[in-house]
Amino acid sequence: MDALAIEDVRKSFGGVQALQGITFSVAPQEIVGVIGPNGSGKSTLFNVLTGALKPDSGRVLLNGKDITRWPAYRIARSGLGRTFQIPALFENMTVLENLLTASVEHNWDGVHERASAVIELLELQRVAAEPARSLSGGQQRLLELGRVLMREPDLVLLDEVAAGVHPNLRKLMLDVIRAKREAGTTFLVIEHDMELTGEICDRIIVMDAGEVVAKGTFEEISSDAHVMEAYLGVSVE
Ligand SMILES: Nc1ncnc2c1ncn2[C@@H]1O[C@H](COP(=O)(O)OP(=O)(O)OP(=O)(O)O)[C@@H](O)[C@H]1O
Repeated sequence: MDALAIEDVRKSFGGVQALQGITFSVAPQEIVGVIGPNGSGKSTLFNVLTGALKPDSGRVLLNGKDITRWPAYRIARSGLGRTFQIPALFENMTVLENLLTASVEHNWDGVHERASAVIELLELQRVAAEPARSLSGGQQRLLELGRVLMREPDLVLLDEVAAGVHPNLRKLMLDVIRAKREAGTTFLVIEHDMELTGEICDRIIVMDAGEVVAKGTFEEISSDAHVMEAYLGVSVE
């Protein structure tokens, strides 16, 4: 059974057709990248998957369950987590408190042990008692990922999670994503950084103007001159 199946999902904003019939699926423990130019519909797709937006038509299945019209909190409780382009942290709370509060409405059993494990995994021990606002941009992104991991989701949506992150932290972040995948988590990743996409994604979905215009491995996508030039503005030799 697919971890995620998206079936002919459509969403318009007035005259703008942000999603024009998106169909693809993600297998358990896959890492799938979603790339495409600004305005191609990536964020709208994520918002439909999390329940922040209702699609006009089409279906979304999470582990085989139709979650299409469920409220966002119910979808989150069913095992879908996401990070945001701009980390959504409690800036005046400590790193530890940010992790603990992520478990509100989830599961308080063993919450301190889980927080300790996440702090260790993300190498945030030295700043655990510091307010989130004092962290570097990269550490804030790690903490945002940590808040998602506290809820032990089956499927994680990552929105440009490594943008502007220092290379050392970026490597740590990719290692954590790979380790979580090995442990059973599935990832859908919006990414502008093609290098990162190539490093961690098993498959890539290319979107343009609300449609899926190509699918394949990084090698297949990056050898498709039409995709690279027309949709990513990258000139292929
Ligand atoms: N709430 C909204 N109201 C009206 N139009 C919207 C709304 N949200 C998105 N759109 C439009 O839908 C289209 C898709 O936008 P979306 O933000 O999903 O693209 P994107 O691929 O995530 O872009 P970016 O890479 O810049 O984040 C765009 O034309 C955008 O202007």
